Amino acid sequence: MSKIPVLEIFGPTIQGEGMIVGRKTMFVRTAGCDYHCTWCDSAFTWDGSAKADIVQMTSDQIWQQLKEVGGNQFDHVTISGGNPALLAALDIFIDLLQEKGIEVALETQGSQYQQWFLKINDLTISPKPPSSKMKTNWEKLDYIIDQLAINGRLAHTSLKVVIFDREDFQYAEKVHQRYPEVAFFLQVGNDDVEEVDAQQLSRHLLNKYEWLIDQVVASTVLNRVRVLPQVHALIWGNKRGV
Ligand SMILES: C[S@@+](CC[C@H](N)C(=O)[O-])C[C@H]1O[C@@H](n2cnc3c(N)ncnc32)[C@H](O)[C@@H]1O
Ligand SMILES: Nc1nc2[nH]cc(C(=O)O)c2c(=O)[nH]1
Ligand code: SF4
Ligand SMILES: [Mg+2]
Repeated sequence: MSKIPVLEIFGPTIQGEGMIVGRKTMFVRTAGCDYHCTWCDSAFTWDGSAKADIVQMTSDQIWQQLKEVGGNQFDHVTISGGNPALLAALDIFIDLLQEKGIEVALETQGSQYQQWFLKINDLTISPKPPSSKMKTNWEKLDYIIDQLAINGRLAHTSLKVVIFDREDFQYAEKVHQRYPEVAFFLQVGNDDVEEVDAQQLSRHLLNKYEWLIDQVVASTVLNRVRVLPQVHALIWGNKRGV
């Protein structure tokens, strides 16, 4: 049976971002990413620094560990990474979770499609703005949104763009104009992923949140949108596993 490279299993905590912000959830973080965003807050999933911590696990083993860590205190699991959309093997893991009555969320950047996207309860696609130094493959993204639309999954889908500057903001406007039918979220970019003082970071990020709200308020393109900080970063700063 094909295995899944896992770096972290943690929770329960709250989903700190996007379409289901505040939802109590467990996290499974997979290793490996086809991108390398300049500001990635989870760079350890792809930069080699946590290579020794990667565990190749079967779906059953991941489920066992979720139960060990989370007990009966959860009914929702978020799969993030790295880019979990690189892993065809997640298909059976998602089935297993849903058979157990668990709802499943997925975080991915929209660079890769998987048929099993159609089963995800809360699918977040987060295309990367210019500040990341990554280049959006628009044809790929069109294809993904198209598949989700054709299969009636848009109610379970959102787009989330992280914003660091005005250029990113203009990119966000372009994304929303291209896919107006998809729920759209703007997220405050954390430009200080090394800060160890959570209160210091929180104050800094709240100032950036205010700036982002001001930009959205002034926009004529971004009207049916939501603007959010990373709630977990406001509370716990750059701490891992929360
Ligand atoms: C670590 S990524 C993993 C999933 C997938 N690779 C992706 O980027 O969507 C999870 C989310 O965190 C966001 N993110 C990463 N670094 C960030 C930062 N420094 N500030 C704000 N959001 C960040 C990403 O844009 C993405 O929406
Ligand atoms: N609490 C919490 N919420 C999150 N939402 C997305 C996360 C991620 O790293 O994908 C994340 C995370 O790492 N922690
Ligand atoms: S796509 Fe996601 S995990 Fe990959 S480098 Fe960018 S933010 Fe990090
Ligand atoms: Mg994170």
